[in-house]
Amino acid sequence: MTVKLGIPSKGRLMEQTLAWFGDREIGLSRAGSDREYAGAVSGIDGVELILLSAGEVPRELAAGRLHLGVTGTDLVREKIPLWRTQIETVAELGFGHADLIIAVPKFWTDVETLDDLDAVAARFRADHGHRLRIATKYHRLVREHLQSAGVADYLIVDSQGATEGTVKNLTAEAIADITSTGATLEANHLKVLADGPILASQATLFASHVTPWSEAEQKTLTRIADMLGAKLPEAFI
Ligand SMILES: Nc1ncnc2c1ncn2[C@@H]1O[C@H](COP(=O)(O)OP(=O)(O)OP(=O)(O)O)[C@@H](O)[C@H]1O
Ligand SMILES: O=P(O)(O)OC[C@H]1O[C@H](OP(=O)(O)OP(=O)(O)O)[C@H](O)[C@@H]1O
Repeated sequence: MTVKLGIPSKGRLMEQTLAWFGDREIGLSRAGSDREYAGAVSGIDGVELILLSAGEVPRELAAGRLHLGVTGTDLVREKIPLWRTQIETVAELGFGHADLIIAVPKFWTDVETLDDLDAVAARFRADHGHRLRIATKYHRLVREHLQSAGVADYLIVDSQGATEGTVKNLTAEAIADITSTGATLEANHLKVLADGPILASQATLFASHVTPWSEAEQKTLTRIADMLGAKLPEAFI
């Protein structure tokens, strides 16, 4: 049986993943055209490459349909509740760095921290007849973070893209999203709360231990870890 390795099928994350494995003598490439999501592997036997959405990698690992997968830590933490029971970190890849943050309009001069947001949220409901809305696709991580900070008077509004635009479009008062350069926040006149990020994410190689690996697959994994200079997670030793 082959080891199924899933990597993002487009964008910077895919390009950097291909380059990262290439630098470690594992050649990953698309098998055909840009639109074909099958991959080719050289430099190691027994590995099958699958190109898929970064957002789907966590689910496929948790279902045991992928043995290995590259995606952002943010997506694994958001999509797999008890991720450590199903998935192990093999290597952090050192790119795709981004922080999950909460941001509010710059003109909210009385809001710099979560405590300030909490105070405004309580007043907001009385003043506007509805709860303060936070647009995000990171529902679980944001809820957990706000709960631990004691912020309760808010509503999550789902936003799967262009999240920073929701404030201007009046569908939310605040947002929670990934930022790296800060340019998108700046362009949308938003400022990050000062308490620090909810999560610091980067591209990571994960291994699934949901279904047992065959002996041949284990051997391939050991070889991969050697080539990548990665330490095998406990569950695989
Ligand atoms: N501006 C950014 N800088 C660095 N990393 C980012 C940035 N935006 C998103 N990422 C990271 O890239 C990964 C993929 O993000 P996202 O799900 O938005 O990708 P996508 O290309 O929209 O994927 P999909 O194929 O699911 O639509 C996430 O782990 C995220 O943290
Ligand atoms: O801090 P910055 O460097 O400006 O990057 C942040 C932006 O990058 C991501 O969006 P992406 O370009 O993936 O598009 P999306 O809005 O569809 O998620 C993220 O959702 C932010 O909008």
